[in-house]
Amino acid sequence: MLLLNPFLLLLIGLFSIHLLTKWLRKNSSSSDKRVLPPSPPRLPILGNLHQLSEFSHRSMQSLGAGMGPLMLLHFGSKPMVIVQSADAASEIMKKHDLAFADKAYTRTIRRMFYDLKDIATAPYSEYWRKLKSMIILQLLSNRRVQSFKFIREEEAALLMKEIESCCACGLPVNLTQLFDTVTNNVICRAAFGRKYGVGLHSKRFLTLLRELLHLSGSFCIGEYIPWLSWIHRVNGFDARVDKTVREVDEFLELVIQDHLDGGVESDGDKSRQSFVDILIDIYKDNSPGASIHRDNIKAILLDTLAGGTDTTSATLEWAMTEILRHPTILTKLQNEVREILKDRDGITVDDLEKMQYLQAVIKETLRLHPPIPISGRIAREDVRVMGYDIAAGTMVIINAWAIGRDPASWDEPEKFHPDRFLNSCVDFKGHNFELIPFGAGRRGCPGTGFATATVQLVLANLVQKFEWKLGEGSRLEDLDIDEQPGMAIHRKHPLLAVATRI
Ligand code: HEM
Repeated sequence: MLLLNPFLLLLIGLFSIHLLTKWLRKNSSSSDKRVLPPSPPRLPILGNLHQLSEFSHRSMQSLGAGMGPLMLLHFGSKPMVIVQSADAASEIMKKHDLAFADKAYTRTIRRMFYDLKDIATAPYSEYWRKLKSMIILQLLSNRRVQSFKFIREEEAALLMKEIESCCACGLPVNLTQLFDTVTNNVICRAAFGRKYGVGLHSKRFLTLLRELLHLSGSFCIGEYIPWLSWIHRVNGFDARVDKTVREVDEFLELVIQDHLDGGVESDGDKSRQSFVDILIDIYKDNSPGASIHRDNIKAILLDTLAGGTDTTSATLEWAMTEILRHPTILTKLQNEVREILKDRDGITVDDLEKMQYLQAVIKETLRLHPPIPISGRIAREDVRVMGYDIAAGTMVIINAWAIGRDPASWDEPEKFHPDRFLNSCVDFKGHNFELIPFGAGRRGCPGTGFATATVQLVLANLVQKFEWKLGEGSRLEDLDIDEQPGMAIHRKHPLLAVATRI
């Protein structure tokens, strides 16, 4: 009877597996001459999973203290090499970029993104190279980003109107919500040629997008301890993923059909074509090597929505949080923007280029709050990095968050101090590995220009047109910087502030 006690059975099971793993490790190490990165002690079965919180970027940073540039963790049975210094990131994303050109993905991501047919998860291959050059040259080229200027301007103007109406009622502005709307509208208009932010159809779309991002960023124990995968069937997670995958697909089908049927008006100006129109043109073009299929179009559209909305709104949210927490920085930024614009309404690309302090505020925001704090690659072959051996198939996690706060690269790393970027050529374009919020190398983000154009314009407008303070009775020290886990890291609590029109 005692042996049927499930707890006792589990203990015996764990103990036997522990002995077996020890034995296997002992036997294999005698013939294995590989030099592995240092590793904190781990438990049988769980590995180091119990040491990771829902904010794995933070846990990895503290686990890695004193371990050097690379650390080896075990997520269940899976070895993971964690990269937490600029030098190590440069080795992975520059020197050995090709060897680490495969992306890490989870079972959920695979199901969400059309079985890895999108750009962000497709393995390095001829197919991926074709898609990547298409997104860089056709969808997100500098020229194309400039051609969407009218969308950014119209949406920024609507945002300012919304804030003005809050000013008139003396109500605090929910900046989190407004940033969600503006970034979603900009991406939807660029991607689909129309907004999906108002009306019933659109509400469903926004809810769907949120669910997709939430599920994609959720931790699933079955990923790392496969025999526990049943938990996701029992707790309803798998069913939620199935439902979301189905509904997202129905929505994207509708969008494509709308365009094929000519339901979305275009002014005939090719330079203003939406992503879906460009992709449909390629889809209709049957020339060998050019054609893409319907699932590819849907996967690419999903990449731009999932990769472009949440990340951009998180950047705006963290930038305004830090500006509000540092009134002298707000004043300095207002002075710069107002000095350059005087009372003019339209903000040109030239104006934005002159706003050196604005650029510095954005860099400093992305250094301290990279919306995607960690990203994963997979070794495609055995590689030696900084004296350590990384076996083919090992997942490598680059902790951009920890790298942005590494005292070896930054003075007073925890301090929000945009001035550090004035008279400095450090940028986030993937050449300076101490600042990699958009990644770097072959798998670096193709949306950097698109995202920064929106962030710059919205921030410049916000500080030019309004005075900002916290709500009645709130003190600066009450404005927390707690994070909310997800695919992109947002504030835990919505950002509320009071605006006054100047
Ligand atoms: C502030 C906004 C954004 C941030 C912080 C961001 C960050 C990132 C990061 C960290 C990666 C992985 C890079 C790597 O592994 O080296 C990535 C990849 C990607 N991003 Fe972004 N992103 C942003 C905006 C956008 C936008 C606006 C789009 C498209 C409209 C976009 C599309 C993509 C795509 C398609 C990839 C996959 C690239 C590949 O695997 O080759 N991103 N992004």
